Order: sequence, then structure tokens, then C-alpha cells
Amino acid sequence: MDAILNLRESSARQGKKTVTRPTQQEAEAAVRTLLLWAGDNPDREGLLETPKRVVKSYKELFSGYEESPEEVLGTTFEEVAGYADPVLVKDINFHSHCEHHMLPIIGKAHIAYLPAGRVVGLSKIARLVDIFGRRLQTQESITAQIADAMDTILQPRGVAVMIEADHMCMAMRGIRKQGSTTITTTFKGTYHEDVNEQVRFMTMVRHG
Ligand SMILES: Nc1nc2c(ncn2[C@@H]2O[C@H](COP(=O)(O)OP(=O)(O)OP(=O)(O)O)[C@@H](O)[C@H]2O)c(=O)[nH]1
Ligand SMILES: [Zn+2]
Repeated sequence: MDAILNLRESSARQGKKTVTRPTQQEAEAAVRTLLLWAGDNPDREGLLETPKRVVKSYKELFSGYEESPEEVLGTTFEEVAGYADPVLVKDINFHSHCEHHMLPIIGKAHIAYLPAGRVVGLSKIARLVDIFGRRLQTQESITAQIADAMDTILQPRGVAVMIEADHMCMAMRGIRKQGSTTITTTFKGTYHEDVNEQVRFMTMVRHG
């Protein structure tokens, strides 16, 4: 139960329940200010509709604040054949934005769990990645949030999450290093306790 509360609190901290949204007009005015800050003229023809487009695209890019992991993972079904080995969904492509620079994080998630009687629809695991991806994130927090949600809501015997991602804030600006990849992992339950399960997870991720 504590874990469920923590999950809700972390959603609230991410702005889900606590922030007051500006009006669309105010958001568009903020984009206009950034266009001026970039050194361009927001009144030239090509930029006239840009504030409106940016605000609309933010609705989509950050739609994860409106969505609930509990709802997505809420529907499970009984595994009648008694399958209790790992279920791994790998190479789930996702986009997110770093909370430091609001620049894209582009990567892949690999998510495994050890069912305890009930299984979840595979697409729901990919949907979970998008819910957390469509928020402002660090790679560490998106990894931990996916693992916490799987663990708390599904209550499996174990969960393993690996994320491999490129950070545009490191490629396009600042240190300007293209091609570096960051890898993060979180293990829960049996995966946390048993190194052999971690090795099996890594082997399945790398070699199918
Ligand atoms: N740990 C972690 N760091 C991240 C992530 N995304 C971006 N960062 C880092 O966040 C740090 C922010 O550092 P600051 O010194 O506050 O900001 P900055 O001056 O823009 O830093 P530089 O990127 O080094 O120019 C940078 O080192 C980024 O590389 C992430 O997902 N996880
Ligand atoms: Zn960044």
C-alpha cells in the first residue's frame, strides 16, 4: 500500500494534480517570447502560427501527465497454463524530454516481469513507457517509475527494466557528444535478489 501511495505522490510531484495550467493564450505568449529570445521575428509570415502549433504539440508531447499507469495496467488476465517464467518486451522505442533542458531523450526500453498467476496485455507495457515518457524526465526517474508501476500495480514476483537512450542535450548543445548512449537498469523482487535472473534478463535483451 505504501508503494501505491508513493507512486501517486510521485505523479503529483510531477505536476499531475498540483499545478495550475496557464490559458492557451498565455502559453502562446510564452512561445512568442522564446521566438524573440531566439533572435527571430514572431510577426513574420512563417512564424505567425508557430506559437499555436507549439502549444498544440506540447499537449501531445506531455500528455503523460493526464494518463494513469493504474488504469493502463489495471486489466490483467489469469495465466491458465501456469506460465511463470519471464515475459520480456524488448526494444520498445520511446521519446521523452529531459527535465533540465526540455530537449529530447530518444531511446529503447526493455521490460521483463515474472508473473505471479496473472499476466497483463503486452501492449499495456508499451503504453506504460509512453505515459512516463511523455513527461519531463531524467533517465533514472523514468526507469524507476516504470519498475515501480509494474511492481506495485501488477504485483509480480519480479520486474526488470533497462533503458538505453541518447540525450539530445548532450548531442546538440553543451558538451556536443553525438553517439553516446546511457544505460540504466532497475531490478525488483526476484530480479533484485537473484543475480542469475539478472543475467538471464541481460542475455534475453541482448540475444533474444
Ligand atoms: N543524471 C542525469 N543527468 C542528465 C539527464 N539528462 C540530462 N542530464 C544532465 O543534467 C546536467 C545538468 O547540469 P547543469 O550544470 O545544471 O546544466 P548545464 O550547464 O546545462 O550542463 P551541461 O549540459 O554540462 O552544459 C547535465 O550534466 C546533463 O548532461 C538524465 O537523464 N540523468
Ligand atoms: Zn538535458
